[in-house]
Amino acid sequence: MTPAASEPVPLIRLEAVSKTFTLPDGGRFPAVQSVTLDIAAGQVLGLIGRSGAGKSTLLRLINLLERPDAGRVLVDGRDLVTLPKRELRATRQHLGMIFQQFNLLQNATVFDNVAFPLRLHPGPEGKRSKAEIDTRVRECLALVGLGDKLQAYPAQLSGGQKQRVAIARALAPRPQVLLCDEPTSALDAETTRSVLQTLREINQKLGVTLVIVTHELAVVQALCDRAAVVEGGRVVEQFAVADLDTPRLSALGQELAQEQGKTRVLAEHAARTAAASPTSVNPAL
Ligand SMILES: Nc1ncnc2c1ncn2[C@@H]1O[C@H](COP(=O)(O)OP(=O)(O)OP(=O)(O)O)[C@@H](O)[C@H]1O
Repeated sequence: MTPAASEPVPLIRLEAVSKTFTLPDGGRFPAVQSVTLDIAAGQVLGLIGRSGAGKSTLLRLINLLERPDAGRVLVDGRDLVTLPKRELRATRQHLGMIFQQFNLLQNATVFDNVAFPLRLHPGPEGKRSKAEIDTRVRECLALVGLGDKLQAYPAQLSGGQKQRVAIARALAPRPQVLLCDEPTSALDAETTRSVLQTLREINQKLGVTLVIVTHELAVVQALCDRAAVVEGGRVVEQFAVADLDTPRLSALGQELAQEQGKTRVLAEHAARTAAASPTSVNPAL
């Protein structure tokens, strides 16, 4: 279908992308099968599905960490699959990524971890100066609340702090998109909440588009505008997370709706309780 003239061009468009892995025994496994997916600028999209559904592979197709066997990967209208290597490297700068296990350089300080992509790749105006890198690293670490950890090593940090360093590193080259592969799966509930809060701020204040692979429905509830349900390498359903009126088709979509319903009831109950006993409100607030 051709988009209507008024429809904005999505920042990312996957067009009939497929990826099949060759297994050690010579067998072939179709991990992603002809997926078409649009992601608008500024959106927070959750890719949800059971283990092995193909979520991570789909995410890695967006920045061509996995090359598709078929289909097109359009970012800002340009097909990454056909870009020459140099231009692909430059375009990848717009697509930051964070991982479940943080993937920090263990022998480098927090400062050097965040400086790494800035030293490796030139900016839009060519090679970056030392002062420019210094300023940007400090800016990014302040943004994630780690302005006082410049000289620490990853081993000296908590899991949540490590993920914040990874977020700062991903943001350093000023990406338009942050691809997040199970960003909170290795973190406890409290730390998860604060990392999600940071990701929300990055989306709202900096306008960075987020694509998040997660199996945690609470993460989708807390952060995502839209969700795409992945099953057997296909996107079987997409919906606006806030829309609880349109019936969900997939089992996971329905499970999420149930969770959202419970959360809504609890929030309404809390609001009623607070209204009924106004004295319980902290007068300092
Ligand atoms: N490099 C690879 N070689 C062979 N098979 C692979 C490779 N990468 C992924 N797979 C297989 O493709 C399928 C989809 O993997 P993927 O990691 O995308 O799923 P997922 O939905 O992210 O699952 P999980 O939440 O468990 O990570 C899995 O069965 C996985 O074993």
